[in-house]
Amino acid sequence: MEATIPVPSPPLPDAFLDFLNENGLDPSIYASTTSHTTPRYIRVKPGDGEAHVPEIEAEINCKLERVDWLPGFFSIPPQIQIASTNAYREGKIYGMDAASGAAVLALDVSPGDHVLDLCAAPGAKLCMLSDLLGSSGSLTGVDVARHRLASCRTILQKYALGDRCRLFVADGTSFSLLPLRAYESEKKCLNSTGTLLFEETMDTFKEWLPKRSWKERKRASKERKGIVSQIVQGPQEPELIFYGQHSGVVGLSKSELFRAAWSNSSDTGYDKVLVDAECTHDGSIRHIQKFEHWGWKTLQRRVLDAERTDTLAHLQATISSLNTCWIRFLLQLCFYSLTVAQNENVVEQFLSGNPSAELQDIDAAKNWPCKSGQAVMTPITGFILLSYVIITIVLSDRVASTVNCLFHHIANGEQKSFNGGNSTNCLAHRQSKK
Ligand SMILES: C[S@@+](CC[C@H](N)C(=O)[O-])C[C@H]1O[C@@H](n2cnc3c(N)ncnc32)[C@H](O)[C@@H]1O
Repeated sequence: MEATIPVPSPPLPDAFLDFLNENGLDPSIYASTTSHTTPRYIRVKPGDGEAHVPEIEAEINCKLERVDWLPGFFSIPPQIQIASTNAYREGKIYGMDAASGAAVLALDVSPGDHVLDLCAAPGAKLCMLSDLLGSSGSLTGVDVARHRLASCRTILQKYALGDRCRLFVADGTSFSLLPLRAYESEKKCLNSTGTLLFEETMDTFKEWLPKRSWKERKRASKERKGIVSQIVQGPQEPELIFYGQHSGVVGLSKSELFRAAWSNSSDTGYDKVLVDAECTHDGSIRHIQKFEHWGWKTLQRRVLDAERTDTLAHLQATISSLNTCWIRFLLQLCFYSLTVAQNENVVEQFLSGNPSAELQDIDAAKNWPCKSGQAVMTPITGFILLSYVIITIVLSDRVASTVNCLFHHIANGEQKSFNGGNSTNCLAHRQSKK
């Protein structure tokens, strides 16, 4: 690895120092050399992906360091770019932060689960979820931004991970379509070769055929950059922009697809829900350091502005408390913020809306290099059991990111939800106040 060159600390403005102080954050994390020394991470495609490690190492001319606590993840020096490598082009590796991987792992997805990713684009976590699901269960990705979800579709195609996946352009605060569990009984309608036996009518969804290859889509998406983003606003019918052959959509009529909405029965709901809503990005050292060039006034508007912080915290809270009756597990993430408003407060708001809840540790995190945050433990009060922990992942002796998690499950083991927050890119930490 190359020797690291110390960089001067950026002169943080007073308003930002006050903001850090209010949130119990250590300003020195932004002034360190971390952006020059903190490794990048890649995930190797499961299956025979690890067999390609020597060839990937030869191509990027450096050793991949295995992340012991996170299966399939490797660290590489920060200056290594993977986008031009054959391994990346051929879909053998993904660029993905270890902290993002940790959060997905915390969701504890098992084959057969029906998983909802409510802020899915551009789709790194969706891909990992799909890998974990394998060839059973289903995955529904939702995002309010059509152009970003289109990129997500491109990635699913590139890595051939869309078979059990549906993508909807929709507002996650009002999305109400259930997973197509009914599809499981459809297996009865398959003959031994897997061909559908029931007759398809003109009105049913046929196999989704891409009009363009993922490479053409990628090119088109690059050309689209700069074009006004296409964000849906308010409750309107979700727009299905992709579905896989085994996502349950093929053979359904439109009305059948959209009938599968709102139910009070947890039997018909999602097993796991990921909410990775937008946040202020104050948890990213690299991001904050960029404001030195962009101008600290921009930081005021994009990070410190109370109205914006409130709006984002409200969005996070709204999405994660969305009709929990059909959610079994909920994982709410706040990837790039370490603020109390976007982490503890969101969780506490969720808790106050679910009074029969308690907080507990996350099993998957026991072996992670992490620190506890400001978790608040409440006693078990009844039917629903909740767990919540804020942890800070420390990578390579530097504090790397935080994950805060809230589990919520009905004590009879049938219904669970899980809420977590995470700051990726190895960037910052909230000092433990324990
Ligand atoms: C942090 S990014 C998600 C990253 C993604 N989970 C991944 O792993 O690549 C946040 C996403 O939330 C989406 N978003 C913002 N408001 C939303 C809403 N009301 N409903 C659904 N998605 C929303 C944004 O368009 C953006 O793509």
